Amino acid sequence: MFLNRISLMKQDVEDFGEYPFTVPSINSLEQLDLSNAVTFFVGENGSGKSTLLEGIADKCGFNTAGGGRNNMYRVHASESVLGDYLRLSWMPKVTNGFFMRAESFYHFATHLEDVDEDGFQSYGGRSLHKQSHGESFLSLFLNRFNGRALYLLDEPEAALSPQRQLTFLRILKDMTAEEDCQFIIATHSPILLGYPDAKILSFDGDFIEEIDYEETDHYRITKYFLDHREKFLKEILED
Ligand SMILES: Nc1ncnc2c1ncn2[C@@H]1O[C@H](COP(=O)(O)OP(=O)(O)OP(=O)(O)O)[C@@H](O)[C@H]1O
Repeated sequence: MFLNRISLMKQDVEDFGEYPFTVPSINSLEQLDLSNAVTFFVGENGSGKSTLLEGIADKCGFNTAGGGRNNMYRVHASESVLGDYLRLSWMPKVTNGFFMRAESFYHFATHLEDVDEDGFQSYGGRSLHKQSHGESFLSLFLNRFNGRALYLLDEPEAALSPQRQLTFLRILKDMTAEEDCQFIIATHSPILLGYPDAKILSFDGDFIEEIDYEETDHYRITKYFLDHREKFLKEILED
């Protein structure tokens, strides 16, 4: 555990009527305590998960297009307005880490290819562009990243099959237990959310609040769908 508290410096906000403060979860944010090596952000589309994740990445000095402090390429870097208003509390402070969103992973892989000097040894000996999206994503984690770091991941499941999501759970376990890493992950995946000992923060209500796995819509809807597929489809597809 490194990052243990995220606070919004409300006194510095000039206009709560402008993005990102128009997003209810951000508007009501005061402080979030992180007590687990793995934290999930969960909530409906548009509930503010990426906004907060990008804000944290920005405040950490990571590239908001994807990457760490030393990956300052300029492709699709998005401006995070929120970062300026966040205070991050560390114990101890780490500067090592990485922000990754599945949709800009391709650009990140291109950047790594441009700066590669060791014949892709850091990524299992093969250019990330010669691996599939999911393979290259796991390759990065397995080969390149190591301990005492904070990883911020936006919907990593987009790259991963259900089987590979299970592999990713194992990587999470190893990296937190053996490598002393911390993860904050925005996800819609009921598989990833099932990781034990994670704190799940819901962005759906008036405030960001902790929620149990079984209370998430992702778990409930997926379970109901799988248990009652025909009835469910009838309900939503027939008038
Ligand atoms: N640059 C921006 N300017 C204005 N509004 C924005 C901007 N970026 C995002 N928004 C709005 O802020 C809200 C929160 O967006 P955000 O991307 O944080 O949601 P999310 O919870 O990550 O959603 P998803 O699950 O779909 O990725 C949305 O209503 C979105 O349209």
